Amino acid sequence: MTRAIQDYYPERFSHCFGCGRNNPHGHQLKSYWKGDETIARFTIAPMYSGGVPGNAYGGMVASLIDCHGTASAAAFACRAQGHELGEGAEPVRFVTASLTIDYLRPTPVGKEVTITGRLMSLEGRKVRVALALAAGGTVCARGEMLAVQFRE
Ligand SMILES: CCCCCCCC/C=C\CCCCCCCC(=O)SCCNC(=O)CCNC(=O)[C@H](O)C(C)(C)COP(=O)(O)OP(=O)(O)OC[C@H]1O[C@@H](n2cnc3c(N)ncnc32)[C@H](O)[C@@H]1OP(=O)(O)O
Repeated sequence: MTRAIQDYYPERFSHCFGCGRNNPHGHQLKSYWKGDETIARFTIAPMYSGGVPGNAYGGMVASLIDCHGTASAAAFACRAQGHELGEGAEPVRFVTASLTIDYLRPTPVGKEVTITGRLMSLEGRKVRVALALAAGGTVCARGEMLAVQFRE
């Protein structure tokens, strides 16, 4: 099976609540390449209810979009440098500088959603990513992220 983008994160960056493989309490989101775009699949548990039965709370939606966005930024930057994830180059590390979300319609719990990422622009340490979260083919939320390569 193909490794997820998050599986390439160094150990010290793998404790994120949203996507860290080493955080047993977190969501452990996994993002993958799909052609020139990225995709993640996730089923939101009913405990993340937004108060209306059957619908997720907005923070959960933002969390999934956030983590998929930073993973996408790392993958886009890596490919733009002419290599693929895991090809031995020093990993690029991105954090969210800005994230806007438009909540278009309610996001269901207990049903698989897909989160997709598309590269908008890449300029120095800055990567802009367009994101969408959909359920059953219907887009529930759109996001736009500015991810900045972290300086150690
Ligand atoms: C080959 C294998 C590859 C593997 C890859 C491994 C990758 C591992 C990656 C990741 C691991 C973790 C993954 C999970 C992450 C989940 C997401 C989060 O929750 S992240 C937590 C929430 N975010 C923060 O806490 C950030 C807090 N903010 C900061 O630390 C700084 O503000 C930072 C780093 C974002 C920028 O600070 P500066 O000092 O480094 O740089 P300055 O000069 O301020 O900004 C750089 C450029 O960005 C613009 N910029 C910064 N913030 C902006 C904003 N809010 N809006 C617009 N532009 C902004 C600036 O104007 C500047 O642009 P100009 O270079 O001048 O063109």
